[in-house]
Amino acid sequence: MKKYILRFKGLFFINIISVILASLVSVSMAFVLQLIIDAGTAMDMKKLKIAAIIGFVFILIEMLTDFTKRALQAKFIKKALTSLKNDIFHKILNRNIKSFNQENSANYISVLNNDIKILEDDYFINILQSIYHIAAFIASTIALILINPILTVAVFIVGVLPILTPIVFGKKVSRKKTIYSDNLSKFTTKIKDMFSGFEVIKSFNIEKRAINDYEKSNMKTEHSKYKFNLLSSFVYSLSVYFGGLMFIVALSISMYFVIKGTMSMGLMIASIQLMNHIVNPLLILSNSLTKLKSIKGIEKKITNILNDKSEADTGIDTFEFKNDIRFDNIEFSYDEDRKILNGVSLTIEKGQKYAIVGNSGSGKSTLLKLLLRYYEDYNGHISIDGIDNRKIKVSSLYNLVSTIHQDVFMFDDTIKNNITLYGNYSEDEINNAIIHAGLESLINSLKEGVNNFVGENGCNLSGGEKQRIAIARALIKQTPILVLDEATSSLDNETAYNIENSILSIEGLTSLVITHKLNEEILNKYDGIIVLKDGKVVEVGEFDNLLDKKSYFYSLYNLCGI
Ligand SMILES: Nc1ncnc2c1ncn2[C@@H]1O[C@H](COP(=O)(O)OP(=O)(O)OP(=O)(O)O)[C@@H](O)[C@H]1O
Repeated sequence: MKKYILRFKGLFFINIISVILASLVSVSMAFVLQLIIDAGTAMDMKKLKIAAIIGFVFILIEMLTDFTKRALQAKFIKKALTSLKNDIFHKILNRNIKSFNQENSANYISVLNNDIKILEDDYFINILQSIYHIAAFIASTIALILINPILTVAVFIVGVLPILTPIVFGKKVSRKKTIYSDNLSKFTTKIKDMFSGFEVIKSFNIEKRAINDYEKSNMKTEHSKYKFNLLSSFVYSLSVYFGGLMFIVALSISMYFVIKGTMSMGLMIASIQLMNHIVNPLLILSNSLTKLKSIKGIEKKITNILNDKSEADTGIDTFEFKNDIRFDNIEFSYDEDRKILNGVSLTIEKGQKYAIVGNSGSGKSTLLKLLLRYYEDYNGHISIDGIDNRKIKVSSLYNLVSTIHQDVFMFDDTIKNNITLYGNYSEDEINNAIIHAGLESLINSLKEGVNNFVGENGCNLSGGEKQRIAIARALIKQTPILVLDEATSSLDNETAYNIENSILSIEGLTSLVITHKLNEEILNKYDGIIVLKDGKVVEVGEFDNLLDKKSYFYSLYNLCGI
């Protein structure tokens, strides 16, 4: 986290100056009190007037320095947190799909909301406040030494105790805070899941179960917070006790000097005030130290995200697809127990259209995911024009390959922005994509046309309409390779037929289309049909040839054919 202080070191330095200034002004008030009380006890009206004016000016200065301190602190916090949150978000977004999916997305949300708030309070603000109290402590100590060294020594002998408290309890408090942060993260995950699955909860009448789950998680989170607060409170109370002890000792000693006649009443009040500036900082600093120790777990969590180096997008940059894609003896497992792809070898020629068919779970989507580098830990090679796809920059790869999934994500924006994804495309390009994706009649029927809002994750659209927007989104990129993973599954046969037909007619486009709809007319138009069975390519060929073979495809077609 120090990095974010150093990144704005100029502003941080000004903050330190203003904090120290505010602190010194606050400490100096002790002497203003001394002036007023001494003028009062001496029954000196003239001195009292002067002291009162000085007091008035001091209060004004105190207000101004305090405001400056707060304003500068707010500015520093704004800059440091914006920068930190941006860095975290960039790192998360730079993750590859596999590593992103290893973490529940709600955990990222929790880091960006909950943990950042804890860091703001317990790290950034805490550090500035600590500097304020350290300055007050030092200035008051020097002043108290000058007033009465014996009193100062006594204050310090008892003063060691509140400092020792956080050292003794620091680790325990940190552990409790990490548990709380983890539970908060799980709680956020739970809420996100429930709201995302709202329709499922409703339609399956599982509200009771959902409420039960929520309440359990809520209880666990609040309980861990309670335990953390309980321990923190105990540590704080212990510090307060030691602070009080210090105060009584110092008050008794200074009163002793007043009785002895070596200290004026005003000086005694000033000493008490200075003691406040020694006792309070010690209490607060001990608490601050506890807080600083307690954020170690959260700091580690955030540092892990920030230090994630595996995601740097390096490799071959500009790339033009000229010849073919080759899958060479691909073996892959998601986990060690089960091989999903088992020796897949294929050649995809540029400009040709391929349908990928096979039983459910045979590895069709997985094969395409490997081409798209969702996963890189496979055996064998996938090469594009002879270059291993793992050596190509991911961003360059996605400039080469567009993909359309069965589950489409829609941004809560207009149809147009969901198609262009905020890229700059001409009206013609947008219209072309709309026509090829079969969206024309939908858009014509909407009052706002392409500027119609789709709602949260496309809730204003049907599944098929969302799929067509996703198809337009992929087509507009005009990449040389197009990959469709059951992209027309939500469409009626006629629309699906028209869209597939339209894609098949795009000249020069290399397409790989996973399909369950075994329609003779469409399948006949593919240059090749790749048949997968249990992680192996069992047949490759044109529709008629495969039927003639009367082998696996033949039985699949007779089972699922339309
Ligand atoms: N992220 C994952 N982690 C673990 N196993 C997975 C994961 N994704 C898929 N699988 C498993 O891998 C196997 C192949 O899945 P894949 O999605 O590639 O099949 P598919 O042929 O596309 O199936 P379908 O036609 O039903 O979509 C399945 O048994 C599936 O359960």
